[in-house]
Amino acid sequence: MIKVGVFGAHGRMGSEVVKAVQEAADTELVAGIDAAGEREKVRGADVVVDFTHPEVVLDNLRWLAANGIHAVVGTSGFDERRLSELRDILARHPGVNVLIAPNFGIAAVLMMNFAAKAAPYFESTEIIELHHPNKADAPSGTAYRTAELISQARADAGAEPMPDATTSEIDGARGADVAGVRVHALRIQGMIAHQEVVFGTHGETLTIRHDSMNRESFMPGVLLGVRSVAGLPEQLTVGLEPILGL
Ligand SMILES: NC(=O)C1=CN([C@@H]2O[C@H](COP(=O)(O)OP(=O)(O)OC[C@H]3O[C@@H](n4cnc5c(N)ncnc54)[C@H](OP(=O)(O)O)[C@@H]3O)[C@@H](O)[C@H]2O)C=CC1
Ligand SMILES: O=C(O)C1=N[C@H](C(=O)O)C[C@H](O)C1
Repeated sequence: MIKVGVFGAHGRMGSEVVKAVQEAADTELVAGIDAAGEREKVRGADVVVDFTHPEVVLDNLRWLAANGIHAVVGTSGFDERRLSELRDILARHPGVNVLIAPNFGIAAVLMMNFAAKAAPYFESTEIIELHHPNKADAPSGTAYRTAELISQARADAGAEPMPDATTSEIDGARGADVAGVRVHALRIQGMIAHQEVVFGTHGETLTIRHDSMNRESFMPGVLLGVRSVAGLPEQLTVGLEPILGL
């Protein structure tokens, strides 16, 4: 049995993780907590799953590393500065692994992978992400990661800058620039998590769309992470791709 703790246990995602861990045959819930002051309750866990808040997750990971507990992280907000800080933390605690997945949906991982594959074949690419209005961060971690993957794929292929004649703009009208890719964030009541990656070249466009219909859909990916994290070859892994063989 894998002993699992959950940080953010009463949140939208954490409550699904608690259920999934309790229902799976090979995992056992040690404790679920919702405040930093309660961390002692997960001592004894092999793995902690973190779905909390971008502002607290690094502090959580610092505590887990110091206590020799592997982490599976869904919390968003991991830009290069935070990843570098995390690498420094892990360097001081060999033997502790962290898996950060910007999106645990298997179809979402495929959407990002397909987008990176398509990117070199199109002059223009922009991302539209659509989420529920309770989301704290914008753009989403998924959109941020997709933009990075597209940017890398375009650079590897020696792509020219995207065409854009805009010289006059109301702030934000062209979205945020993430690694050279424009990202537009919508917050819509009734939605959960959705993304479109729109590609265009002369006479043709391609749109790749992913929709999360409920939060249960993230759980196969979370459990895969819980089962895999201790055996990962690197201390820090970003994305489910290597585990899925992508
Ligand atoms: N990677 C993925 O596939 C997915 C990632 N996410 C990401 O997960 C994160 C959480 O999303 P969501 O569940 O919607 O958010 P919620 O706000 O519903 O849940 C966050 C929970 O974390 C708790 N919390 C806050 N601080 C701490 C702390 N220091 N230690 C432990 N728990 C704490 C909160 O408690 P309280 O309310 O009392 O403050 C709350 O219960 C976001 O960053 C989101 O983007 C979401 C969906 C999928
Ligand atoms: O906050 C959410 O809901 C989600 N957050 C993640 C993100 O920022 O990409 C994953 C998914 O989009 C749902």
